[in-house]
Amino acid sequence: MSEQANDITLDDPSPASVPSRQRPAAEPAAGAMLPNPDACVAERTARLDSKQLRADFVRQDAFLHLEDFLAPEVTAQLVASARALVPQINRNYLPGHKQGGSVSRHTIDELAPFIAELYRSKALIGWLEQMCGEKLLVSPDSDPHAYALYYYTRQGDHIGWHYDTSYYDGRRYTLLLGVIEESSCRLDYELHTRNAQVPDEPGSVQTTPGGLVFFDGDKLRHRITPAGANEMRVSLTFEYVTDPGMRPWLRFISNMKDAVAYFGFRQVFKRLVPGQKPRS
Ligand SMILES: O=C(O)CCC(=O)C(=O)O
Ligand SMILES: [Fe+2]
Repeated sequence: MSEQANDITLDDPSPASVPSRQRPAAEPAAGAMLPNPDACVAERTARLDSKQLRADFVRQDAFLHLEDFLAPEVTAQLVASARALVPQINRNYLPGHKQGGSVSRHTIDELAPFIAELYRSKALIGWLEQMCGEKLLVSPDSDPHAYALYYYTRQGDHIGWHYDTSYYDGRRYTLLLGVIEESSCRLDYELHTRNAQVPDEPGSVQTTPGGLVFFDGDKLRHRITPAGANEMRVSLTFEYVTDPGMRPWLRFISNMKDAVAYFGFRQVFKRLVPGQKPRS
């Protein structure tokens, strides 16, 4: 399914200069320099007061928001990729709960490997481990949600109140990185909802380009408020787990949710059939 991109400027993914292998559509022409995501993250995190941020994360019951995290050159590459991937958007509409678009990790792997590289950055994972205080693993290859782009491009695009429930045997942490923010959308959240000893604490943030939100998916109740007319918001989600095991029936539920609410059946299920390589 493709997005009508009337009001969105698209980068020209012209493959003219590629002789043998198709150049990823969402990355610069051969010869142009891509930033090194791992080095950029290492440089940024070295400047942060990580001890204080770890204390904030704990006080907020496994939640942290930073308005400014990524190096500007990394954010710029994410913005270019997000715009170039607009034709790949899968749109979903779940009455009363969700309306918007998504691009899965499988499409990102083919067309924007820079994002996959950022997801696996040792500097990034190491810093997130410092924040949450436990060992983090990347999500399995079959998980279309391991890294994904969310698009809010039409009036009313939103996602209602929910948790990022872990279907894994361990915990599931969500990292949201702001990419494009030309909207009135807000990430509203409530802290401590699963802790009867502490009163709920509401909050609301705008996910500005290069900013981050990091949380334990089962602890943070959150939503994205509806986009207005002619607005655009794109965020990048990274999912890390503490134990990648998953019981088969939970895998089925997780796949159904991803197919219906996010990426479509082609992206989610064709990947699971050996020998089948879906179109992105
Ligand atoms: O768009 C976002 O930044 C987050 C969306 C979200 O919470 C979700 O898809 O689970
Ligand atoms: Fe969520």
